[in-house]
Amino acid sequence: MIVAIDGPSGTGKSSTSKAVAAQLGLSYLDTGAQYRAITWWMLNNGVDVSDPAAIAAAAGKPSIVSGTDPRDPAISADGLDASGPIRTQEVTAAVSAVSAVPEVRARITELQRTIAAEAVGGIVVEGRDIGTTVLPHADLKVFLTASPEARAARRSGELKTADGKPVTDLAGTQQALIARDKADSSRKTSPLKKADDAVEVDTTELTLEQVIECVVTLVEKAAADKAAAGPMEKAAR
Ligand SMILES: Nc1ncnc2c1ncn2[C@@H]1O[C@H](COP(=O)(O)OP(=O)(O)O)[C@@H](O)[C@H]1O
Ligand SMILES: Nc1ccn([C@@H]2O[C@H](COP(=O)(O)OP(=O)(O)O)[C@@H](O)[C@H]2O)c(=O)n1
Repeated sequence: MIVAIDGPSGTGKSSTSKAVAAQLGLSYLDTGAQYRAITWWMLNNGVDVSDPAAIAAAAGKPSIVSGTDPRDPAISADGLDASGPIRTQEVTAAVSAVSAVPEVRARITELQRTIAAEAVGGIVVEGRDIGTTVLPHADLKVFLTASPEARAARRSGELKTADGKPVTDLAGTQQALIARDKADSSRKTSPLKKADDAVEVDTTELTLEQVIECVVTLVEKAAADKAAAGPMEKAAR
């Protein structure tokens, strides 16, 4: 069972995917964390992230390793734990430029396909282009959306300033989020886009628990459809 969950920032992809995977005993892959980890490595290794040629030249250098346990989704770059630093504003501000470079996408996409192929018990993979490009034959594709206001409110609830205080600049958070969505949706290679066969779920008025329940139901239905199709496919051969 391969489940692709895509959508813009703050729609609930990570929280929903982790919970659904944990509940159904599936593996989990956060592809945004991989793009964030390669961005973090570039910032730490003197790569000019405003120069696509410099990004392309460095794309193959770091070793990016992702854990697939939904209860402990580890991520490292060249053996260094990246799970904390990839969430900083510095990485968030640079990640769209790095992820738009085709050499970076080719490298990370290959990693993602390998991880999905190795997840024998099934996997939930979340990102921006999973249903359209990375795993176009996924058994279920979900595209999460929510209003910009709801997404900014959710995100700002998580953000902390350097001295540990909560970020109260809701308008600024919303502006940064819209700018990142625009960059992710307008890039040439594999932009953020709903796959034609994805189920769209607007989470604006839903609690996280309701979204999880909705996606679990969709996965169970896709699994039942797949099991029912299996014997028929065999009989037709
Ligand atoms: N339906 C929801 N209602 C309220 N808060 C939510 C909902 N879905 C997610 N959140 C919260 O919003 C924040 C962003 O969610 P996250 O799963 O990281 O989104 P994404 O991966 O799409 O960026 C988290 O703090 C999460 O707990
Ligand atoms: N499949 C993916 C996943 C993320 N990304 C990039 O990585 C960034 C960070 O993704 P994320 O999922 O961690 O972002 P949030 O939704 O958590 O804010 C996105 O803004 C995209 O630029 C991508 O290009 N393709």
